[in-house]
Amino acid sequence: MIKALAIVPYEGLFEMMKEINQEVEDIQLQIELGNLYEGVAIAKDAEKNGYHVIISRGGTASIIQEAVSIPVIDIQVSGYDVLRILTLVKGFSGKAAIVGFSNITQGAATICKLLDLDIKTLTITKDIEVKEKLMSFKENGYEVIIGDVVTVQAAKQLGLTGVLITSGKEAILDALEETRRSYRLFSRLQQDVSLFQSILDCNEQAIGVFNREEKIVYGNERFNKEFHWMTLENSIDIRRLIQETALTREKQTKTVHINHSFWTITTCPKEDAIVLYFEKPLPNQAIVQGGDVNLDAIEFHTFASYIPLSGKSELIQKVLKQIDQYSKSEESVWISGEEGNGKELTAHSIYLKRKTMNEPFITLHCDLLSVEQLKDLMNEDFFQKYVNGVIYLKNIDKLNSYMQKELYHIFKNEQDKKLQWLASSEDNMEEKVKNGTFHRDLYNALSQLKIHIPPLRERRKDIEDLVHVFISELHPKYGNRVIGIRPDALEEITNYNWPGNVEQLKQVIEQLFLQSHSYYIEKEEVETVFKRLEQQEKNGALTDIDISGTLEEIEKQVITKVLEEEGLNQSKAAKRLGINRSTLWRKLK
Ligand SMILES: Nc1ncnc2c1ncn2[C@@H]1O[C@H](COP(=O)(O)OP(=O)(O)OP(=O)(O)O)[C@@H](O)[C@H]1O
Repeated sequence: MIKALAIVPYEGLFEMMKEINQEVEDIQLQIELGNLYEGVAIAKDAEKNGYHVIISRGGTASIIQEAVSIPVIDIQVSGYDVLRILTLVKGFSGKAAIVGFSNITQGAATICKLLDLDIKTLTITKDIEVKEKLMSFKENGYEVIIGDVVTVQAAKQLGLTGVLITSGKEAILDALEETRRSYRLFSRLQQDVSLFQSILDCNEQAIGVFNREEKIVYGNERFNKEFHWMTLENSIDIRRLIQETALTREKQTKTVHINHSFWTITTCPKEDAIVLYFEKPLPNQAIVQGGDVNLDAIEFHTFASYIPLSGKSELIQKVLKQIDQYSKSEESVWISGEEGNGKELTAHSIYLKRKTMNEPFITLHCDLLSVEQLKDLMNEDFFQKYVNGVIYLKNIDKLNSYMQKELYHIFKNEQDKKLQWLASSEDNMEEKVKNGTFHRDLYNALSQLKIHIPPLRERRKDIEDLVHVFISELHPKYGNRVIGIRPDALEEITNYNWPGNVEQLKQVIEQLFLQSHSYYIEKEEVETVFKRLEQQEKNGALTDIDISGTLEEIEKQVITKVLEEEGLNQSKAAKRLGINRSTLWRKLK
């Protein structure tokens, strides 16, 4: 049975509807008297109380339509209604005018012409125009004003005769017919919506939709359960992800630590919104990060982004031996060395030898980790949860003394458990411990075993292997046009100082790969890149940017400069610019 509420603006209509209601069987019709905003309040209540349809008239129907999401049927002014009123007004002696919205005046003007009636018609577009228009009619000697409720009320206030265009039985029957049609359509749509709603609610993923104004416009059951507290103000990572998706119009996937657990989030750009799918990674599962730079302090790793350590120098062979040897034990290993020389790769190699891929390798970026994040991890028993895994404390020397102390407590409490610890730092740890800037017990605890990786300039024999490994790694990414390097070009590369170590070598090879014009990287190409690097070292800062070009060109210049400043290290440049590495690369193309 259709449950409908009629909100009618005048008594006569109320009575007529009551009368018609007695003949209607398929609609459970409730009738209320209410004009304009009183009508809106009644309609809102009705929606809450499960009414399917609202029936109203004129201006009241229009504003109700804005306020509710169930169908609102307008009792249209019919030709019969206008004819009825004009016939009546013919008997009046004073000058008459019809004032109203076009739904009334258009038909009325035609009828006046057909019947040769001397009645003026005036169309208004807003309620507030009524009073002013009526005043000018009054000044021009008009005495009778025909219109809807608002017009008639205003006319009466000005001392004019107001004649209301009332609705006849035909208009009401039409409205009831329209009610049946809308109900059928609406309930079919509602069935579809509730089917989709229940499918979304059954989904294990939490699904949230954000609009252009970054407000949540939809959340499925899981989303509302887990993230009812979420706004983009309190979730910086999510905001960044949404903004990046909106900017690139491309899907993004990222693992983020929210509210005490990890979630893998996939974003999907839609016309006016961004859909977010939140998934809990399975316990102990390695998570694919897509190889992009991760701006978060806590990161799960994937084997896919790692390659074996290459190099034939005795120094790197010693490192490889240590990795083999240390992998047989479960003790913590402290890996030291300059930036970009393979500390993380070494840590990962140990993990791969000690563990299976089902146990997590978790990196805590100590230079990014905040005191709050560390506290959060402790509160949620993070370290107990991942006892089967390996925790890699990257750049541990960057922790402040408070956090060093906290970490030592965690380490002590975890000692009997299975959790394994690896740490990396620059070379000067003994000195830091001696002068008191690093926690001695923490250092001793984590450096049961030690690996030192010498800088690349001390093991130049490795460079040839590394260059070829990097070229081959670039084939799947950019195609296989470049197949090697000329001996004189390799010599140039081998003699370079490499302050940014292997990471810098890798970035330079990528640049050369992309810039190369032949199958082999030529000496001149290497020289050009080195000249640029030297220039930057001398300048030490950004040179002027030419702002005469388009925004895209300026953006490209800025990215190139930052990239140069970071020794062509794309990860660092992307991190500084707050974008991910693939976006950076796309923007440079
Ligand atoms: N011996 C090696 N063989 C192959 N690739 C290497 C080797 N050493 C380093 N790399 C590569 O160089 C890059 C930098 O290495 P890694 O991130 O392990 O250095 P890191 O010392 O941890 O750097 P940072 O301290 O700056 O974070 C990585 O892409 C890594 O794969």
